[in-house]
Amino acid sequence: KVSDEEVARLLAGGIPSVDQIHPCFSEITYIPRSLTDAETTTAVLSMFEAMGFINAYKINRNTLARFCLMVKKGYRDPPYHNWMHAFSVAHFCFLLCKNVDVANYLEDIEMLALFVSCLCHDLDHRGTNNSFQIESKSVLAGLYSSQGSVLERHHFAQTISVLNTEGCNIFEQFSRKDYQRMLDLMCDIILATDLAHHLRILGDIQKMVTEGYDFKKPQHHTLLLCLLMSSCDLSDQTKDWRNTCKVAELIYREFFSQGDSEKAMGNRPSDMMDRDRAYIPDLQISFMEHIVVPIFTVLKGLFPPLAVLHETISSSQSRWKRISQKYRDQGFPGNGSLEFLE
Ligand SMILES: COc1ccc(Cl)c(-c2nnc3c(C)nc4ccc(C(=O)NCC(C)C)cc4n23)c1
Ligand SMILES: [Mg+2]
Ligand SMILES: [Zn+2]
Repeated sequence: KVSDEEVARLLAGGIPSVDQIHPCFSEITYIPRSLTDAETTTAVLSMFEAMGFINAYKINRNTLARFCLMVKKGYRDPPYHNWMHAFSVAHFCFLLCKNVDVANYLEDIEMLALFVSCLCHDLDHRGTNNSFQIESKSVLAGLYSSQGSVLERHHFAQTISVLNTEGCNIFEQFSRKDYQRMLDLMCDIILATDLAHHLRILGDIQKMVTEGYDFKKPQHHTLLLCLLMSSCDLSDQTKDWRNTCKVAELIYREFFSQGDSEKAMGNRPSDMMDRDRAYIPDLQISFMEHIVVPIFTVLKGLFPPLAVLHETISSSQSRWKRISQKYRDQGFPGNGSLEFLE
């Protein structure tokens, strides 16, 4: 699936420094979606280099290039859950590594596991959610519904299958013990991207932050990795309003397409998936209140420098509230389109 020519072309120019990708690439406000698709693969290599992973873990450059190309090819092209989403999630992990002292909280191997998990966490996503897998009796539901987190188990399985592809195993030089540790970490982290899982452990995460993080407790490492993964997965919400709108448009295009499929199957979609019933501003207000704000509130508690992200999220939240009120008064364009978002 990845030719030697593609690998050679990717490595031809060498691995640029992240500042050559863009002077603001390492800043917390940088928007990774502003890169073109073609620039993203090189940018991934630059992030591996900038985080010191290539030297620290003796990662072969050819293997790394082939791995990155293989992961990129492993994504389909639904409106939201595509390669550009994975890339932007991995970029936020890079920002955390560069702007926050995570090295005092996590081992190096855990940071590497988090970054690689960000790249792979939605591999082969079909643009439909876990309940749709069950409803439609998909092959994935057949494989995993008894264990829950159907999509996330598939994303992890796809990650293993990339590593098992000839010339793609970036961890092949690891000791048996480190290799097993890496796979266990990636499994925990990728399964943690299921929002249902996040909601189950949020109380424990908040308790950990209130008590105070203890580096000596393995459970604290696991909870922190889950929190960081969730924050990376939702990092689009920490960027400017233009990006927030763009992402909302992609999400609801994907949701409404699932709702259309559910109607065609004779099933009634949930409101947020139904283009005839979804009221996007209120759905976003609710999502931010119940999911996004709690994550970045607890993150701010652990890492005060991230307080600026919490402010950005709060201003987006109040902007959705203003829009909700305005269009409730003036009558909202019912077709779920977002051209109203000034
Ligand atoms: C972290 O894992 C995921 C997985 C899938 C998605 Cl789409 C997202 C995600 N990323 N950005 C968004 C935005 C802007 N709005 C969303 C509105 C609703 C939901 C949703 O799944 N609601 C049901 C649930 C709470 C039981 C997810 C939304 N979302 C995150
Ligand atoms: Mg996912
Ligand atoms: Zn994701």
